[in-house]
Amino acid sequence: MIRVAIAGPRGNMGKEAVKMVMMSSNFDLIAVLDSKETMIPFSCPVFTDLDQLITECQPDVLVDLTSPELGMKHTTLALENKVHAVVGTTGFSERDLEKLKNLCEHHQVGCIIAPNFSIGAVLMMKFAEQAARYMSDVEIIEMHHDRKLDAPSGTALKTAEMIGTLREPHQQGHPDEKETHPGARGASLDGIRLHSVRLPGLVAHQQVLFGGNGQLLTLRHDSFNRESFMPGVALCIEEVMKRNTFIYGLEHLID
Ligand SMILES: NC(=O)C1=CN([C@@H]2O[C@H](COP(=O)(O)OP(=O)(O)OC[C@H]3O[C@@H](n4cnc5c(N)ncnc54)[C@H](OP(=O)(O)O)[C@@H]3O)[C@@H](O)[C@H]2O)C=CC1
Ligand SMILES: O=C(O)C1=N[C@H](C(=O)O)C[C@H](O)C1
Repeated sequence: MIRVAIAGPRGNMGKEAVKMVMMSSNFDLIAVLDSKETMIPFSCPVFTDLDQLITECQPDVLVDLTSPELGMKHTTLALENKVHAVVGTTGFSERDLEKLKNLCEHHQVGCIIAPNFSIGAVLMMKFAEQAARYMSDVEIIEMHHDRKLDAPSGTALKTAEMIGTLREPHQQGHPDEKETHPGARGASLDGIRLHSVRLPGLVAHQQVLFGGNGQLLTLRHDSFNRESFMPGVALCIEEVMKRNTFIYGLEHLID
């Protein structure tokens, strides 16, 4: 049994993760970390202090599903205490990722950062990476619920990074184009345009558009609920236990 602690148990993702871990015969939910001492609809110790949780409960793995600043704080503390970390929280900077990688190496402990836990989204990213070899003009439209804190999404950034490994950086659109309304052309990552839509009713959706002469290739993935992420969370908990390295992206765990 892997001893699992979850940070953010009342959140959209945290709720599903608690359910998944409690239902699993491989995992033992030993504690949760919350922002305040609230009533939770399941029997499990609730902590508001991660130091105390680690000392008293000694988890094997901390799963973080909170917010960018907290996720960084929790994951740093977990790794410093040699607790493996699975991080679904998005919004980390390149500097944050580098720092976590160094902590893994220094403390010889595993950490998996998964910008998207759903298999379909990971396949979309891998297909996009392949398509970029042949079609190098690409724009990403990500669409999420309006409670999301970070933009662009972790998935969109990871997709752009993966495409970037096979696409020469270049400016897209007209060389003289001007935004009469700032932001109209979205963010730019080496010329790849990223557009973030936030609307009530949405969960997590992304389109990757490749344009060529007389043609358009659209790769699209939709998560209609948070259950779609849970097989990925379970895989990461199992895999992180076998490692003492830093992994950024679920694509490194599937063939
Ligand atoms: N990798 C993936 O596949 C996915 C990643 N995500 C990411 O996961 C993160 C969480 O998303 P989501 O569940 O929608 O967000 P929510 O806002 O629904 O949940 C975040 C939870 O964290 C809690 N929290 C706040 N402070 C603390 C604290 N100090 N300790 C512990 N918990 C705390 C919040 O509590 P309170 O309400 O009291 O503030 C809230 O319940 C985001 O970064 C999101 O981008 C989301 C979906 C999939
Ligand atoms: O906040 C969300 O909801 C999601 N966040 C992740 C991201 O930023 O890509 C994963 C998924 O898109 C849902």
